[in-house]
Amino acid sequence: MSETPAAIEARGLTKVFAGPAGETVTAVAGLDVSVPLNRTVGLLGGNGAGKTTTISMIVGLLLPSDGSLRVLGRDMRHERHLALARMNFSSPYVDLPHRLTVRENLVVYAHLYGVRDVRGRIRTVAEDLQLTGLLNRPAGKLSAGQKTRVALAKAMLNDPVLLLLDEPTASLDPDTGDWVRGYLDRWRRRVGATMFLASHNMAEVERLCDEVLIMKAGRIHDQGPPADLIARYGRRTLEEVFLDIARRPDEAAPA
Ligand SMILES: Nc1ncnc2c1ncn2[C@@H]1O[C@H](COP(=O)(O)OP(=O)(O)OP(=O)(O)O)[C@@H](O)[C@H]1O
Repeated sequence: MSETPAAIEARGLTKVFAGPAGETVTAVAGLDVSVPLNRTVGLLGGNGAGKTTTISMIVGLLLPSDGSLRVLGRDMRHERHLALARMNFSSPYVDLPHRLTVRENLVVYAHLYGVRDVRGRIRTVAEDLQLTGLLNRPAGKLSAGQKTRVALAKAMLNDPVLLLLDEPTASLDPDTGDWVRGYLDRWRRRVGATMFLASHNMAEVERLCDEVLIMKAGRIHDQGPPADLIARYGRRTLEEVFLDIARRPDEAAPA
């Protein structure tokens, strides 16, 4: 084992939900995942594969039913607060309070995160994410692209070394999506952070990720750098690899 802890280390990570008719739904089934520091790792999988449940456990929103989970070297059962202080999460599916302005939202989160220089930090993240002109607008009156940038600004407030993203560019037009991807890539390289992102956008994953984990029915079906996966499956793009896996469900991954 290396001396430096991984950013995320999951062993046998499992989440079982109670279904609507009292049945059990195993959303995540014994996941073993290791995400090294200073890398971008993508989580792919069809609808219902278990991506959001996995990310929710890593960010401490859901308690695992079984298995162990260490984030930034901290055991998430006992030292969750120490890991959470150094990480953050952004998703277009998590709405900010609509009637508060962008600035008010960021002030609330900055206090929650214990940011020391709240005004200075908000000024910096607003400049980085081109939000300065929107700070006094109610969050509920923003476009999808503007909301995505505000959600990212919220996630940057505590200077995270680990950023988790659920569909970072969902519902954005190609130009705005491209800007967000460029921003994330530049930010990660500048500060040497780790990103872990779930996405349905294969071009995004190919562009951003050093390593890809492909989930199917709560398990890791295959993994590797995008170029290696493409070569191993004899395909031209990650999208073709994804379709290959999705359409031939019972076949094992090629060696
Ligand atoms: N709170 C819950 N209660 C019961 N079942 C749930 C709950 N949350 C998720 N599930 C089930 O767990 C499985 C995995 O869901 P999850 O949202 O993690 O998948 P996903 O890969 O993120 O899918 P998508 O790409 O559609 O967002 C699905 O079968 C889903 O119905």
